[in-house]
Amino acid sequence: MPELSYLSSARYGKDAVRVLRVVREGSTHTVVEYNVRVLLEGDIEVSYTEADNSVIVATDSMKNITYYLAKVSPHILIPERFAVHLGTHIVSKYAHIHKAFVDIEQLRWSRIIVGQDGKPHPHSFFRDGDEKKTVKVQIDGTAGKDKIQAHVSAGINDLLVLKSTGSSFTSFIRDEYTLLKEVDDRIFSTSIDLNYTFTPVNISPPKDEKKLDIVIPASEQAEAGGVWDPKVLDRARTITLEVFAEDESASVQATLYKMGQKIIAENAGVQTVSYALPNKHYIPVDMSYMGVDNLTPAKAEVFQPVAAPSGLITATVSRK
Ligand SMILES: O=c1[nH]c(=O)c2[nH]c(=O)[nH]c2[nH]1
Repeated sequence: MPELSYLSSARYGKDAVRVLRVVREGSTHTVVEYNVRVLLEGDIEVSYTEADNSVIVATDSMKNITYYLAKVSPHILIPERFAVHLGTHIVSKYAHIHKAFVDIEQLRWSRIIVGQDGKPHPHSFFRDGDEKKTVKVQIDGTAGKDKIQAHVSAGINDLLVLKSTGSSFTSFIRDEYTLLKEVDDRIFSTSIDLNYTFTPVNISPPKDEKKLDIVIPASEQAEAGGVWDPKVLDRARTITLEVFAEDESASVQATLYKMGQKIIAENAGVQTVSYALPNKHYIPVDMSYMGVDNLTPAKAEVFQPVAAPSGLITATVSRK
């Protein structure tokens, strides 16, 4: 019987590897908590097509490598670098593995502020909201293990914001399907997902297997707004929040575009900026049957949050 099918793609690995790392500097501790996903591609077809497990790096081993590097990597506190280190370590160690896809979600642990003078506590933290920092790294060793490239992107998920005015929505298409009234004043709330990408960078794996590190050229490390600048996320977050707060929003679309433009303008290495912004609707409650005006925009004070359906506005803004 002729073969009717073939394996057209294959990628496997470990998902949801949860790790908390404590870094001690005397009595001052720093903690990071990550959810890590590691997926691999390479010459692994026979594990699917021939039941040949000899090419499989067990996903359990991937978990163990993640924990081992969480212990020894000098990059553990910066998730972009840790992801690059983890992916590069695996791709350079296993000859038949050509690509690693490392995704990290960083949960928020902020220092508890104590005392009358408001001092950050040296070893106590609180979960500072649902927002996560996200990092996606693709380590590509297909051109050779001494020519490894890292494709790095990072951003934010689940940053929930709301403004009670400074947002309108008018002049959209009106036809037989249109129920929505034009409004020159409305609540604007969204849960921000942001992802920005950098141009790929070259990574040298360690020459000495035991010296567990990757070599990042010093010139690249120093580039402001570049892939190794740990301040890019802070700037992208601040820009996102400031534009959201200060823009006289004509629509979610128009505000999104301004956010993306500003991140590109202020971060030299950022090539593309993508947002996914659900429009979380808040509907003024109709009290007219009680003779109470809660519908005129200036009089609207009581709103019903509507979980679903929501709008979903997405776009990518790219450097020319
Ligand atoms: O900012 C908005 N963009 C839309 O595309 C849209 N559609 C809608 O019903 N309300 C809104 N608001």
